[in-house]
Amino acid sequence: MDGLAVRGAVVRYGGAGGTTAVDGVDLDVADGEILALLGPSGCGKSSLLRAVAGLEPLAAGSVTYDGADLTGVPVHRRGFGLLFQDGQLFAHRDVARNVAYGLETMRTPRAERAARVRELLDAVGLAGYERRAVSTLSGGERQRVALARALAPRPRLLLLDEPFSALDRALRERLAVEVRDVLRGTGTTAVFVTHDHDEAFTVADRVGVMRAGRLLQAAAPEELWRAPASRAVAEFLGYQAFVPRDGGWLAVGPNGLRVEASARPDASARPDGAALLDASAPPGGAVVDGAAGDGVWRAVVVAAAFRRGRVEVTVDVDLGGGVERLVAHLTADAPAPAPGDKVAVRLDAAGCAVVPA
Ligand SMILES: Nc1ncnc2c1ncn2[C@@H]1O[C@H](COP(=O)(O)OP(=O)(O)OP(=O)(O)O)[C@@H](O)[C@H]1O
Repeated sequence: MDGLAVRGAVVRYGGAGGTTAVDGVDLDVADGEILALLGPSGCGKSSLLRAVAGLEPLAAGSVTYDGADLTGVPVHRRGFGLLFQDGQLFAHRDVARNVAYGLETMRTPRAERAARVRELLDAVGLAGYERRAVSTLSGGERQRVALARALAPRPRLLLLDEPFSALDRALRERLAVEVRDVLRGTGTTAVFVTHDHDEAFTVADRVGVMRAGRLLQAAAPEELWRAPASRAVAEFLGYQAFVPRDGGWLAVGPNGLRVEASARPDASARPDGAALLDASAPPGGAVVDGAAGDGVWRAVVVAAAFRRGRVEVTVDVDLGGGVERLVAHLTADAPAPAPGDKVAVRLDAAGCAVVPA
């Protein structure tokens, strides 16, 4: 098989009785594919990446590339590029000579080297920076130079470990888009470690969700959202509630709950807003109609705010597992309901997913 194949990978620290950081992971990354490893702090993302790089030995399992076993192959002979949080540029080299470093060690002819450096500085948006001292660069510029340096020798796989985590949010978002474009434009196969959901979904063709040393699911972003393989994956993605259904769960996503804007027979409708339920109805709980999972529930408004072009309504509601505080949306151009209002909420199928038990 072309590309990276990890089978049954185990990484342990501290020998027997120590920490198992990676606990039997299988992972494939096809040629030209960008895979993000996403998971909470300490779940083993970096350890897995380091094992692929050859920086950490495997206690069990194997790493192969294009079918060739890499056990015992040292880091610098794997043909992989590495980019870490701190790109660690060479302070005594200018920008061009930093980018050229790998090409020098490969004894690439001077003219070819200069052309490749120009091409990469152009790709990372730093054309004309050749002679700048790295001490004069901003944090974002440094990481872009580090990316150009990692890409210069045309690695068959680029491994990135939280490459932007030291940068501020706005810059991180911009760089994530740039890096995606550079990786796609150069056809680079890459594994990208991050704990930032937005970053993972921006950069990657597929996202692998890790927890406690295990890879729970690896899938394209839209598939991950549409069909989380387990409740753990759905919770990690941000599904906010789980309604028991068919032995599994109906997971209610951030956009999965809607405040009814239309008048209902048992509601005293505001002319232009949320349908208010009879004020004497018990707070929370009690399905108004329909089967569990399809019905309309009574909910009590806790707060409402206008956000991103619509009204976000925080409600207390019992979808079947006790009263929970969830976020619902009021899609109509309507004034927000007030705290304490009793409203009807309905599941929005487009924002929900069926999750196996
Ligand atoms: N060199 C080490 N020696 C001992 N334990 C380690 C070492 N490196 C990592 N660990 C432990 O292994 C587990 C996984 O760590 P790892 O750094 O792979 O997780 P991570 O998902 O990358 O976390 P983060 O996002 O915080 O970097 C953690 O419990 C960590 O404490």
